[in-house]
Amino acid sequence: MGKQTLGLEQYIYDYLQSISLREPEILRQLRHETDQQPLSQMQISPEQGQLMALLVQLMGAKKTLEVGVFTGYSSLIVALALPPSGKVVACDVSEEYTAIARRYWQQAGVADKIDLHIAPAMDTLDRLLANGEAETFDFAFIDADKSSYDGYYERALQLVRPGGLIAIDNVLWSGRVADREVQDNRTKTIRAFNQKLHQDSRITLSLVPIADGLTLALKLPQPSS
Ligand SMILES: C[S@@+](CC[C@H](N)C(=O)[O-])C[C@H]1O[C@@H](n2cnc3c(N)ncnc32)[C@H](O)[C@@H]1O
Repeated sequence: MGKQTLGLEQYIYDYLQSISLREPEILRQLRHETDQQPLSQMQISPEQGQLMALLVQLMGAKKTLEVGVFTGYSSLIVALALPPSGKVVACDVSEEYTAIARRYWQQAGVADKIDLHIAPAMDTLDRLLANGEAETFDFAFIDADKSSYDGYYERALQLVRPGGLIAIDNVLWSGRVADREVQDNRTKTIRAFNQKLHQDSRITLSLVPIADGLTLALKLPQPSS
């Protein structure tokens, strides 16, 4: 897993950033502070964040879900793209990482838009479903433990409305999914997950080769039974 878009030569990547990135100063500061963390490569790339913000704006999203907050880059960029009444329901297990996120949300003036749930995300998603929040979300971003991707996806698919979008991170897994020699469990899990989505008639999809690979899955209206 790396932060910058896979497979692009450095000079092209630098050009892409110099000619298209409009990263607000607060996000640039967060990126630099996160660089001091041992697991800083978990953070999404800024060009991926900008794409997600554009999608959220394009959809006129008001209510979004995030699975995997870390130091808060993706939740902050999405919250900034939402209207004042917008909400991000954010899930993580780490008080330590999300303390950094909370500080930046405050500084950016979007803390009121973000409901952070510190608990295993599967429990939080099940609770949202039990609370009658199915089909109330416009957008969901999945970026946490890979072994649970399928469970997060199935729940997100119930939580987003028809026409809602689910974005799933790291689906190219540094290219390991495409290398048949690589047979570790996490790679096999992501490979099987990608295969499942390719055949899933409940969505239309695009695997966008940005950063570490971002699948966009648009929920289709379900045929009435
Ligand atoms: C790749 S990072 C998320 C990066 C983040 N989206 C960003 O923009 O910087 C993954 C996060 O998932 C969290 N996580 C891992 N297992 C989890 C679980 N079972 N439930 C909720 N969060 C989990 C980790 O604590 C970590 O902060």
